[in-house]
Amino acid sequence: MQLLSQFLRRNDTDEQLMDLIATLMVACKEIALQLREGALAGVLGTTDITNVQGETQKKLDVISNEIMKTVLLNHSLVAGVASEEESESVPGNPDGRFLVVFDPLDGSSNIDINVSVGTIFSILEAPKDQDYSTEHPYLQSGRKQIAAGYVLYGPSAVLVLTTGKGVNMFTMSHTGDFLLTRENVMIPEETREFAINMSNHRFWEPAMRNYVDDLLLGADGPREKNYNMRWVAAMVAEVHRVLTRGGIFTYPWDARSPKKPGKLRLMYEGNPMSMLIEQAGGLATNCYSDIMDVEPDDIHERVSVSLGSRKEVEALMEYHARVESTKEA
Ligand SMILES: O=P(O)(O)OC[C@H]1O[C@](O)(COP(=O)(O)O)[C@@H](O)[C@@H]1O
Ligand SMILES: [Mg+2]
Ligand SMILES: [Mg+2]
Repeated sequence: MQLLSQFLRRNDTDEQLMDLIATLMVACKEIALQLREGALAGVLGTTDITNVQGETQKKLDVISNEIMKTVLLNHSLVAGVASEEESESVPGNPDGRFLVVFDPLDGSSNIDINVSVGTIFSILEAPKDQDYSTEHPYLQSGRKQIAAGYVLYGPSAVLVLTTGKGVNMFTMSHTGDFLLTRENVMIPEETREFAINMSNHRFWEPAMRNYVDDLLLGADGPREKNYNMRWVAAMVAEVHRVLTRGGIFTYPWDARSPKKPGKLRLMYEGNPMSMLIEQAGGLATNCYSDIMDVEPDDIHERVSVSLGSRKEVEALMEYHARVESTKEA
C-alpha cells in the first residue's frame, strides 16, 4: 500500500504543498490520539468559553484548535491561519507561501456521545506583502483553493484529500501513517438517500419544503422512488457518506436566523467540502449557484449548503428556480 507522501510524489505534487500536507497530518494524528483517549485524558465535556459564532466551546474544540495552530504556525511555509475557533486570523511567517483555513473539530456535539467528528481544512496561496493578521488576504473564493480535505475520526481515521487532481482517501495505520485506501473517488450521479435536519422543516423556504416533501412521498410522488434518510450531525461524516456511496446533504437557510445565509461556514466548511465534491463529479450549491463562486466578505461568513450526487442536486436547484420564476411572473 502507498504512503501519502509516495502517492503525492507520484502525482507530481508541488514539494512545498506536500510538506504542508505532511505537517497538517502531524496535527491531525495528535487530534486523533486525544480523541481516542477520550475520558481517560479528561478531554470530554464543555468549557465556559463562547467562540466568535456564539457557540459554547467543547474542551476538544479548544485542544484541537491549539494543536492545529501550534503545528501550522511553526512551519515556515505558513503565512497565517484562520479557524472557526479564532475570532481573528493569526499571522505566521510573513514570507510564508500558504494560508490555512480550518474547522479544527467539526461535529463537536458528537464528542461526548462517542460518535464521529473530523477536522476540515482549506489551503490558499498567501497573496504577497499583506498583513496576515487582518482578514483581507484570506477572503478568496473557493475556486482559489490549492488543496482541501478533511480527516474523519470514525472507527478508523481517514484523510480525504484533493489537490485539484481528483479525490483520494488514506487510512491512518496503527503507526500513524496515512496509506492510500481509495483512489480517484467518484460520486454516483443518482441517489436514493438524503440528509437534512428534519426538525427545521417549518423554518425552510417553500422551495426546500416542497423538495423534501416530494422525497418523502417516495415512489407515490413526483420523484417516483423511495428515499432513505440519514443525519449524523457532523458535516464531515455526512460528506464522507456522500463521497463513499452517493447521496445529497443539505443544510439550507432557515428562518431561525433569517439574516444569516445558512448555518455552515463558507471558508472552512462550505468551500473545502465543495472542492472535494466537485472533484469527485458531484455538485455543491447554495441552491442557486456554485458555493465556490461565492466571494467572501468575512472569514466566518455563513452559507447555505447542498451537495452530493449531481442529478439529485440539480433536481433540488430546479425546485428553487421554479419558485423564483413564479415570483418574477
Ligand atoms: O445540530 P444541527 O443543527 O443538526 O447541526 C449539525 C451541523 O452542525 C455542525 O456540527 C457544525 O460544525 P461544528 O461542530 O464545527 O460547529 C455541522 O457539522 C453539522 O452539519
Ligand atoms: Mg463544523
Ligand atoms: Mg468545529
